[in-house]
Amino acid sequence: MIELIDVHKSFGKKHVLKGVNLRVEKGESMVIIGGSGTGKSVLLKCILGLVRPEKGRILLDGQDAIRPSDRDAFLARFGMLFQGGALFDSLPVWQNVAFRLLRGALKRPREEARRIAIDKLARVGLGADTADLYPAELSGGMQKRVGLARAIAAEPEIIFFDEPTTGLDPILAGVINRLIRGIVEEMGATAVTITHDMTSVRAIADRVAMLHDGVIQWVGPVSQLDNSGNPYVDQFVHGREEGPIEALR
Ligand SMILES: Nc1ncnc2c1ncn2[C@@H]1O[C@H](COP(=O)(O)OP(=O)(O)OP(=O)(O)O)[C@@H](O)[C@H]1O
Repeated sequence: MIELIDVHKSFGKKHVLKGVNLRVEKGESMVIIGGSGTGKSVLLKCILGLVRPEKGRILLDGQDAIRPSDRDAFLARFGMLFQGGALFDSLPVWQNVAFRLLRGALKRPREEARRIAIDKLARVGLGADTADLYPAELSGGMQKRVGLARAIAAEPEIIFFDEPTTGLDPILAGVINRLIRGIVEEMGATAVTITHDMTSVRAIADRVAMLHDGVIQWVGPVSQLDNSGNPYVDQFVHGREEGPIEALR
């Protein structure tokens, strides 16, 4: 279980997170929505310890996540699909997938790491023949699949998906959404996804949290998204210009 209690983060004069409270239960898929620049990525970075909040507490299974006693062991519990894939151009596909299995706390023998990589590539619909290609030789959709295979390679307990469908056509976005949902269910992993894509929200989420003006304005099951009774959620879900969220014109 991930718990954020009154989390504050500023950059200079800009107060981005102004007291975030959020609980993500073990095994659930939480999707965080909110406009551009509202601090969704900052929130994920706070949980991972890449950004340190000035105030508040973040607990992972009751343990302090802001200052974990063993940072390597702490990070080994997470998998992450970065926005844009973020693959290493100089490494073949299998070494990208097995990146964390080739070094650090999760290191495995090279042959085993390669075998796991090929196995995970198959799970995301890529054949063993892609293992020795380089990222530049793959289409955007294939790169996204490789990123997904990398996120699950070490069978993490918690997976973060940062805008998983950005830049993909709607059909491919649907494929990636279904893969994410299927994999998360199969692994029993806790998932936290950031997205603007409402189709993605409906495909991936058990629950949805809306971040706006530095706080979580609403949390609820995805089935209540269209009848949330919350003006922020309502405006966002329907993409209206009028409402409490100021649109930049
Ligand atoms: N390291 C940093 N230094 C200074 N400002 C930062 C830093 N990281 C984030 N910010 C600022 O914090 C705000 C929130 O950024 P963040 O990337 O979390 O937004 P977001 O909700 O993920 O947006 P998007 O959906 O567009 O990716 C932005 O105004 C950004 O400029």
